[in-house]
Amino acid sequence: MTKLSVNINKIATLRNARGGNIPNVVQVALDIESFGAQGITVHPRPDERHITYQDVLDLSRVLTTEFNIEGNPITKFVNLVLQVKPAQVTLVPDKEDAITSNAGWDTVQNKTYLKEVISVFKENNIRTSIFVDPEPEMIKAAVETGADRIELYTEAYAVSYANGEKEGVMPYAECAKIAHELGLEINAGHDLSLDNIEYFKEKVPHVDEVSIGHALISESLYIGLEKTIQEYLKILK
Ligand SMILES: CC(=O)[C@@H](O)[C@H](O)COP(=O)(O)O
Ligand SMILES: NCC(=O)COP(=O)(O)O
Repeated sequence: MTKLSVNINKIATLRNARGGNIPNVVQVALDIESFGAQGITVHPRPDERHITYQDVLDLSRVLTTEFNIEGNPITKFVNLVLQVKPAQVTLVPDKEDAITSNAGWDTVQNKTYLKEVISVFKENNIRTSIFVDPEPEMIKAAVETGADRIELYTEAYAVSYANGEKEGVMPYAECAKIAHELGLEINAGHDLSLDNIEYFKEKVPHVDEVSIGHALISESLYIGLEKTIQEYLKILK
């Protein structure tokens, strides 16, 4: 079985658009847990444009499933993670001004740095995962950083699948096999969706967890929109 961790960044984006507390990020996370998701993912960015550092603290007090905090390990982020002690931290090499995550780590170039950061989290019993492109060289060097897991960055797969190029899944299948043989556990995420996840699950072995946000929240609007409009019409008739 592959666990589903729901990324709730987009819930915070919607909340922040009005400055109030609708939707209530903490309540939505609790509801997502009660609907069966096995984890909650957040990716607080330095400008706090969606999930705020305060959200992370508030969520950590009430969540009962696996809490996964993603981000670039700048000092502020490392301190937050050490304060919260989530089940998992996922290290992502984001630029401050990135619209979204757009690359995995170069684990060869950053091996020493990653090793140092990861050791701090490991001393605090926090599972570590590093975000990587599906390249065998990056997976092999990831082992040497001491990370428990890799998160395969799936945007390229999502794009190729949408273009009808199903062979785009092959590097992921190959890297998952290599990672598994080397003793790494495997996560995957970015632009996974109801359209593309079934084929990914069929072809890529040993995936422990997927984290999904953007598509899942967009799809839930469509799946819930008809019922919501009917509720309004019932009241307004
Ligand atoms: C690492 C990853 O792929 C996701 O966390 C993604 O970066 C979501 O972040 P945004 O919601 O800011 O796009
Ligand atoms: N780690 C990936 C994640 O949390 C969600 O990415 P996306 O589904 O919002 O693209």
